[in-house]
Amino acid sequence: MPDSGTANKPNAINATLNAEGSKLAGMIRQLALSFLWVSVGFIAITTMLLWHFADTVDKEKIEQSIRATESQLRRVGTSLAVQTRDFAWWDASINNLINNQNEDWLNDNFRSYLVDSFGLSMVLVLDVKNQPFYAESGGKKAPASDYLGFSPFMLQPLINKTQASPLAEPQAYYGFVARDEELFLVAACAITSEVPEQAVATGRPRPSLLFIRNFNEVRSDIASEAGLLDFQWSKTISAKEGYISLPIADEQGNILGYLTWALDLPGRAMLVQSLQWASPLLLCSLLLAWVILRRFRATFSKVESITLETALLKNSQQYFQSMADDAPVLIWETNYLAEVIYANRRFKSLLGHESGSIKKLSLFELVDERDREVMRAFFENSKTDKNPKGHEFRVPDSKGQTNWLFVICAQHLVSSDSEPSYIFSANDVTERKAIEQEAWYRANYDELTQLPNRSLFQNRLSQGLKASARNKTSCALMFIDIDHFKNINDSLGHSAGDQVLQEAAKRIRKSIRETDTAARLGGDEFVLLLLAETGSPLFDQVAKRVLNELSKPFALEHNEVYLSASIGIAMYPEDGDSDERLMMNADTAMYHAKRAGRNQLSYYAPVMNAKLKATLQMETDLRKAINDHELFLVYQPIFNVRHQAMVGVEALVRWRKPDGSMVFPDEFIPVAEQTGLIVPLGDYVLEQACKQLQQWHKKGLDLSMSVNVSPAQLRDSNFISLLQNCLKHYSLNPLKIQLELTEQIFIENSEELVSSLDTIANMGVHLAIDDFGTGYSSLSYLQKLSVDVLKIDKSFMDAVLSDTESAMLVKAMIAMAHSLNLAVVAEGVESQEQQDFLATEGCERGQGYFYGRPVEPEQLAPYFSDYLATI
Ligand SMILES: Nc1nc2c(ncn2[C@@H]2O[C@H](COP(=O)(O)O[C@H]3[C@@H](O)[C@H](n4cnc5c(=O)[nH]c(N)nc54)O[C@@H]3COP(=O)(O)O)[C@@H](O)[C@H]2O)c(=O)[nH]1
Repeated sequence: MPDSGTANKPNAINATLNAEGSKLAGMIRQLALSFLWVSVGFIAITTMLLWHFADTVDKEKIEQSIRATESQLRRVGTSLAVQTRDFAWWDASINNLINNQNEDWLNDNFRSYLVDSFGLSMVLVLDVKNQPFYAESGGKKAPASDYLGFSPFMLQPLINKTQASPLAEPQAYYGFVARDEELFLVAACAITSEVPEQAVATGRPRPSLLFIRNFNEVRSDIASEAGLLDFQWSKTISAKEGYISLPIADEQGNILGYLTWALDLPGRAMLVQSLQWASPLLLCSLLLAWVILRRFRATFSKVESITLETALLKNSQQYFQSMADDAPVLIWETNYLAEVIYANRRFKSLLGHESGSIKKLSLFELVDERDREVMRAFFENSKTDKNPKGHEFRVPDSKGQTNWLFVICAQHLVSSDSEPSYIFSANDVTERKAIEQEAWYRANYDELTQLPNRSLFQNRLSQGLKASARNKTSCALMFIDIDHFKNINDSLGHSAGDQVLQEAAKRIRKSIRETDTAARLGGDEFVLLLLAETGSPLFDQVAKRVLNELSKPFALEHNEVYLSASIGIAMYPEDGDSDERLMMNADTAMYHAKRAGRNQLSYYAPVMNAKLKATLQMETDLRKAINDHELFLVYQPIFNVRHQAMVGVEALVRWRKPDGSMVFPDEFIPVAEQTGLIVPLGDYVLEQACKQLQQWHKKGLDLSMSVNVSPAQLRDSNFISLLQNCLKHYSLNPLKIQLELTEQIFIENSEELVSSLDTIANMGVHLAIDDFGTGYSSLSYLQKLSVDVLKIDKSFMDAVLSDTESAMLVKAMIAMAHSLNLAVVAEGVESQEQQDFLATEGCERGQGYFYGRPVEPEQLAPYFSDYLATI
């Protein structure tokens, strides 16, 4: 039922309901009255029919009885008339009565004879003038003068009728006459001769013979023959119930009185009987109608109240249904089997079930496959937990779009003996979830590469370590650092660097299994977490696969770049049983791989930590050394092979610590390159070398100066201007400066690099490829770039005399350089034989201990005296 707040709303509905209720009440009342009227009508009609039937039957019986009585009257009358005629149309009667009253004959044939034989009460004979002539009463002769007490006027009609009958054949007539209180049957016949001639001869009028019978004499006979009861003569109509009164009139039509008799009337009896039966029936019907009416009224009241309740319930249902439909939440109900039995409009519209039926839809099929088990647990928990907590589920719509719903569930128990149902309500939290997921994604994924970031990786690492500890398996943490990635950024710009990182991320991701984790920690640092059985070759295979993938060319928008990576691997549990320790050790191993020459993988070993520590220390010390001018240059002579004369020097940096100890370039140059310190260091070397060359030039020593230039320096945008400044500041001929570049720099093969080298070459500065033959194998860059000199690496010279192949290679390099118009400098020349070999092969210059070690400027004095002597 709606509460007071909601009850106000459906006033119009209530009015409709009342009208509906009144209408229904009217219908029921009409029905009850109709029933009552039909019952009464039925009973009335039945009664009327019965009445009519009874009346008809009774009338028939009365008529039949009257007809029988009249028939008997006619019979008796006719019989009396026949008897009268017999005696009147008898010549003996004429002779013995009329002509001569023969007493004997009269005693024999009239008087007692007539009484005994015919039951006559009286005989009256009238002469032709209708005057009494002879009379008998009770079988004895009686005085005739007073017509035996009868009125002659009453008798006259009968006499007239018989006198009118034919003379040859007289007719007797009978009728009724009354005397005092008694009724008499009188038959009259004209006394006629049996001989027609005589009869005619006598002519008219004739005497009349009247036979008279007291009706009382024939009453019982008639009653018996006609079956009449209590058959009586009365002057008046019988007022008795059930008595018939038959009027008896004389010949003139005067009512003399009435014959009455009792008559059983079957119709009336039947009607009475029926009414006797019908009355209680009628009463019962009326009572029944009354009871039914009362019942109807009671039922109506109930129906009215049920109708009202039903209507209110329906109204309430509609109200709550519309409320549920309009609710801004999803509402649905399932039975205890988790089948959906109701869903509101929001549910249907959000999940796209408007057209299809939601009936029998399983709660578990409703949710995303990934959430089904959770939903099962949630549903089971809702059955027992009185205050179950809400939960978020992924619920796809009919188009497969995932919605996030925050679902709460409550048990709904209609009655104690019925199965409970379960009411669910849910808020659509898809947007919030999307924001959360977006935020979570941003917090846990790297925007550039879409790989997990450090935060998520650390989380996965913790879980991975726990899983490995639990399953007693191993896991490997791999640090991947792209070699010289900074160069890409510096030379090709950050956009190119981003492209490289994105492509590298794809390749790394491609190299591992779905279950492994690849993450980007920042910059060009990637990290992998692999889980496997202890001793599995997987770790090694994956690391090599990554190296291989990253060594393939990277096709950028305008360039093709070749890269390599260094990988450090730390294993759980051998190399650390905590996240931090493993991360640290993998990092250490990666640095080790870097220092070991890059493009390689390195498994962590405890000793690496010491080396790393030393490296870090060196970095700190080197930084300080640059600032404190602990670096200085030594110069190694470069000789013309054919003339055995010094033509130039190569500037080589040295580091003398404050304690006097020396640190050699092999140790600190890699550290300087890794840390970027090579740029200030190289700039210092260039500037110092130029300064020294100016001094020598001033002394008349027309030497050329070779300076090692690191790729990082070339990528540095200040390098060109620094070079120009040096040339200008120290008034140097650019042709006397030679910059030595390693092959490594050509791997990048970028437009910017080519452009820088062209600029340097256009300035007149010579470019030399240092350590030729040890690095990048493609020779196409020799043609592309403005290179002037090729320096054959010392490793070839070491075996040039002992190894035919090395000799062949050196010869080939010299020939190839010449074919490209490049001058050749052979490094590491330590003997006369090597010098001779080079001279034979046409190598222009040589450098090595055979000619002279790298020394400080003042130690070059002997060379200068030789040099000055030769020019
Ligand atoms: N970017 C810079 N790199 C520099 C600079 N100074 C030096 N270096 C590089 O350091 C590496 C080691 O140099 P260093 O210890 O000076 O060794 C040089 C020579 O001493 C050595 N050499 C020359 N002749 C011989 C020989 O006959 N035998 C022998 N065992 N060693 C010899 O070779 C090095 C010169 O090499 P290169 O530069 O390739 O000509 C070295 O790679 C230097 O390049 C610097 O200022 N900047």
